[in-house]
Amino acid sequence: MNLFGFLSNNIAIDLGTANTLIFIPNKGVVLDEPTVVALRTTNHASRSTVTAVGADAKQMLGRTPADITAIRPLKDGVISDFDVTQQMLKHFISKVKAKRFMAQPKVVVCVPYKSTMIERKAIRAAVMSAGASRVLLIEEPMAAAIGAGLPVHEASGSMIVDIGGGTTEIAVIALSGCVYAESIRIGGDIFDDAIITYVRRTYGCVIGETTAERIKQEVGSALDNQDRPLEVEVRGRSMAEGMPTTFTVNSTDIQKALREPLNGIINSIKSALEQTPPELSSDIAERGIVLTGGGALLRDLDKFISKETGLPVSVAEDPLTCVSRGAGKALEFINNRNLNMIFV
Ligand SMILES: Nc1ncnc2c1ncn2[C@@H]1O[C@H](COP(=O)(O)OP(=O)(O)OP(=O)(O)O)[C@@H](O)[C@H]1O
Repeated sequence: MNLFGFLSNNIAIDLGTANTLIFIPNKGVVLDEPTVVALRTTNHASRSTVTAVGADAKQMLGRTPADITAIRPLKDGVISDFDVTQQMLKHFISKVKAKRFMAQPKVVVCVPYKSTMIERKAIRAAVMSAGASRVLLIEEPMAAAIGAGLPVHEASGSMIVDIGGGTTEIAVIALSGCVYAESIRIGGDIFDDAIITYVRRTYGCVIGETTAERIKQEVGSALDNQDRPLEVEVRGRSMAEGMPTTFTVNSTDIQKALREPLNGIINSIKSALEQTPPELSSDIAERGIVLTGGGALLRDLDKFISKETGLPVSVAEDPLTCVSRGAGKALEFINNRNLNMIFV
């Protein structure tokens, strides 16, 4: 234990589509906020100013008056609005620094496996301008695997499936590198969209993103549990009358709604297994697949993937913080020439 941990000048950031987490060695996750920013448009031309960030801004999604817009500046794991992301990061980093004695920190940031050089440059620039002294990037599946406690530096193969808000990253890791990795644009957001569409078609009601996410978390399931279906009461707008209405949604319907995006994830896992070198395949068959990311919390997802692949599947401990904890652990490797090849 580093006695001077409270003076640590290194931080790790998991800049996710849905949530941004900051991890400090010996402190753990010190910030966990939705990746949402609320902007107020001023009368002067098209200038807008940030009015709320994180949890305060998320509460405003779908509820803002005309002059305020709550936006999510990352789409599919990559920055879609650079200026807003930069302001959000500045806000989060200063919030963390204000509570501690910290100068300009060294920062490890997670990037999606498939992000382009331009996108990586944009993330690096956003973090530098937010007050970092040095920025190192680590690919999300690698951070997830480290966070899940997998032996990433060993010769044996491990398979990680990180299901986030915007993307699912599937990777086979061995000897500090990704032997195979794929990132698909299916994640929790697509699950929510599928629920919105299903509820509109089946119940004739319009619901918003926040309600869809609540339905997914409360009664969503990857397997149909007809013996003990779950129900949740939600509010929406009836399409026939155009009036607010309250209705009950059940888990059997939500499982049907999620079938298509879940099949997309299964197909990508199967394709990863097909393309994995045989020696590593046998390691994976023995050790199984490890799930991380908030999507891993979907009820029975591990059982569903196990049923479809015939392999053992487990959910990592605290899957929502796995990537940030892994990136935090990676801070220990910065000055180790044998281990710092995990940075990209
Ligand atoms: N209990 C739950 N059941 C199902 N989904 C959940 C649950 N809890 C959280 N989620 C979903 O997890 C997603 C967020 O996960 P996470 O924070 O790992 O994503 P992210 O890192 O922000 O995204 P990305 O990796 O794509 O950039 C959201 O879509 C959220 O709705």
